[in-house]
Amino acid sequence: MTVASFEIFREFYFEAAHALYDPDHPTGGKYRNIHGHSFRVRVTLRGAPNAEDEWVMDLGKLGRALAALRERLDHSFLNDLNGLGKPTLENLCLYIWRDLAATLPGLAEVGVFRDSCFEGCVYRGD
Ligand SMILES: Nc1nc2c(c(=O)[nH]1)N=C([C@H](O)[C@H](O)COP(=O)(O)OP(=O)(O)OP(=O)(O)O)CN2
Ligand SMILES: [Zn+2]
Repeated sequence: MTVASFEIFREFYFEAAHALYDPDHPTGGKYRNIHGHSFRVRVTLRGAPNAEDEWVMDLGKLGRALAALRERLDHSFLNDLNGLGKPTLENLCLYIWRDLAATLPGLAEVGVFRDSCFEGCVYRGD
């Protein structure tokens, strides 16, 4: 028998500042100065609904599981965030994935988007 698989997701926004220094550019490049972005994060879980609740996971529980992460990211200076490295969208995806993977079964995708810039990045695991 085939068990139906679903993807559920929850999103949150955060505001943060960063500076991206390009060591190969004589003055550090276009993004060297500290500037801010609004970020939208989407965390997706994949799985089958459990027999008891008939959902993959309570979306309320998922939201609560993301609260501490959002708190850490919101109004932060991303360059100072331990474990992030260079504060690119790519590294933000990795950082969020690694923060959540141990406690969120079925983690399938982390997306970080900058809607006002029409850009983003999606990561689907190591
Ligand atoms: N692959 C990535 N490329 C870039 C990233 C990134 O995280 N991953 N980040 C940046 C900077 O954060 C930049 O500040 C993004 O702002 P944006 O307005 O998109 O920069 P543009 O040079 O594209 O802006 P224009 O409006 O087109 O001048 C850059 N790249
Ligand atoms: Zn930027």
